[in-house]
This record gives sequence, C-alpha cells and structure tokens, in this order.
Amino acid sequence: MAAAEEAWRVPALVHELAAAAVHEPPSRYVRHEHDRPGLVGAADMPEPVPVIDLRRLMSSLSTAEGTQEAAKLWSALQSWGMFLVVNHGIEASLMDDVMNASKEFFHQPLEEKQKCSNLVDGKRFQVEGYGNDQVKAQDQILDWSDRLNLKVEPQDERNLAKWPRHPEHFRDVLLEYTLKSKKIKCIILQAMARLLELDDDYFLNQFSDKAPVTVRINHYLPCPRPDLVLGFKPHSDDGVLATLLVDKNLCALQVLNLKDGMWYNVPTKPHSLLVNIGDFMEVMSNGVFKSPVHRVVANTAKERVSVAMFYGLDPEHEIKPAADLLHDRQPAKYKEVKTKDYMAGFYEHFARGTRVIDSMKM
Ligand SMILES: O=C(O)CCC(=O)C(=O)O
Ligand SMILES: [Fe+2]
Repeated sequence: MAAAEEAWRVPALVHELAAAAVHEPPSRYVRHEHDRPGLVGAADMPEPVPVIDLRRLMSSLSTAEGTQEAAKLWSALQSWGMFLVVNHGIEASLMDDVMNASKEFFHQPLEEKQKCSNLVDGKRFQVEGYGNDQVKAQDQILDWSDRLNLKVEPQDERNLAKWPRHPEHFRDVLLEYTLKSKKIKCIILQAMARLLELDDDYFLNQFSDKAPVTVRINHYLPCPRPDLVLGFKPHSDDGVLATLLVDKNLCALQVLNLKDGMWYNVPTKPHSLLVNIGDFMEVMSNGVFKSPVHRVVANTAKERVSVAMFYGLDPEHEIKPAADLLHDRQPAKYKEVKTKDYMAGFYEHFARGTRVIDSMKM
C-alpha cells in the first residue's frame, strides 16, 4: 500500500490535538448531524440506575434484605441494563490508586506513552496498547479520546511490553484491582443466574482458564466544540459483564433508552462501581437481559478518565442462549457463535459504529 494511502489509518492522537490547542476539531472527529450531542445535553433519568448493595445481595437466599436487593437487581436488568454497586469490598483507596495511576500514565510525555503504542512499526494496528481505535475506513468518524487497552488475564497472555512503566506502581494496583473486581463479577453472575432460575453457577461455568479479562482505560481531554464530537461513540460492550470505574467529578456517560430513543445521563457515585451487561450475557439470557447502548460526551473544561474491565470468554467457546431458558413458546432469539468469531465481528462493527449483536438476532 502506498504511503499516501496509509496516512489516514494513523490519525493524530487527541493528546496531540489538545497540545496544539486546536480551535475546531478536525473534520474526522465531527459526528453526522443526527448523531451529535448538541448543546442542550441529555436528560437525567426519570428513574435513576439502581444502586445495589453487594453485601446484601450475597445474602439473597437467606434474608428479606437480600431478597429486596435481588429484586432491585432484576429491575436494573430489565430497565437500563446497568447498575451501580456499593459495599463491594474494594477499598476506596485502591479505587483512587487505580484512577490516579491511570491519570498519571496519561500525563506522561507522549514519547513515554508511545512506548506502549498499539501500532507495530508505527503503522500496523493491534488491539493492545496505547493510541486510537483501529481506523478501517477513510470516512470513519473518530472519538475524542485516547485509550490504553491491556489484556490482564490469562496471566501467560499478558503482553507486558504494552504495560506502562510509569508510574511504577501502575502494574501492582491494576493487578490488585483486577483480583478484587473478579470477586464482584462472580457474586453478580451468581445472582443473575438465580434470577433466571438457572443453576447458581451456570454463568460462572462458562468461563474457562482461557477466558480473558481485559481493561480499557479511556482518556477524554477537553474539546473546544463538545457539541460536535463524542468522547466515545455509541456501542454496547463485548464480553459477559463490564465493571466501570468513572471519574466521580464528571458525569459524561449516557445510555440510550430503546423505548423512547433518548439519551440519559448516567449518574456517578463516589467509590461505587458501574456494572454494564455485555453482549454475551444478552445472548446467554436469550434477551431477558439487554446490553445497554452507551456513549460518552466531551466537555470544554475538564479532563476525564475511566477504567473499564471486561469479562470475556474463551475464544473457542460457543456463545448461545442457555438451554433451560428455551421452550416451544420461547425459542432461541440469537444464533450460536464462537467467541473468536464474535470478537472478529465486534471490531469490524465497532469501527463502523454498528453492533455485532444485531447480526446475531434470529
Ligand atoms: O468512559 C466511560 O464512562 C465509558 C467507557 C466505555 O463505555 C468503554 O470503555 O467501553
Ligand atoms: Fe462501553
């Protein structure tokens, strides 16, 4: 491929645009009119995302309080497909450490961050590392953010060359946070299985020791025209579940309400975790639980960082609706698909701003 043809595949980082103090976002970042966040902003949710007390949820079989918490979880899963979790057992100081270490990485000089670049030889894209999303088409609209993607598990698949060396404690805090966040994922998946009257371990049993845990750390820098761009395009998450650590000072995440087609602000709560249902769960629950479509808006003044952790499945695993949920009047709504094929489709669709799960519906 000629060099001139290739240049569009490696756009400037938002870090570079911000450093150059551009007054207008380059056209590649400007969304089509119907897709712009505009100046008005989204509405606050008529019914906010439920806040689930994890300690209470753990006792859901044995206490009235627990039953109440499980009912809240059911309502969260039926409405927004996302919920906040408190009393989750991760120390506030560890959450702050993860957030601060991530910010510190993004504040490193560009040369330091480029040591973790997601480009091989400066041009060939790979998912892991620091940089832009993969650019698959010249007219692809880019997000006003830079990202760091890392595979944390399986341990023997960690590509440590892509992990930040600065700040030095980045690795330790991320690993400690992963361990603790995994326990939360287990409790939630058991409660979800119980809500569907499946074996408590039905969802957990889908994970083999090859199931990946990946992290995406998003860096949203201020934008001179937040009405024209998006920090993160509309998408639903891959994987079974995603847990999200968001900046407590800035509410910028929005979720689409499929019933009225409107975007709603997702509230933040200090030291809570936001849990999103991923596409794999939508398929396994045969659509009882829906993975929410969400996006992030930009703003003129404040920087924002978020840390998203995704629980995936073994690449060879077949994702399919749970057999016990299917009967004559309730046939499978999704085609069976191998995780690796789903993931290949995911990146194709993600670049175009469409959803791979829509192509799996029967
Ligand atoms: O930054 C956020 O709040 C959301 C990030 C997100 O949706 C993602 O990384 O998949
Ligand atoms: Fe997401």
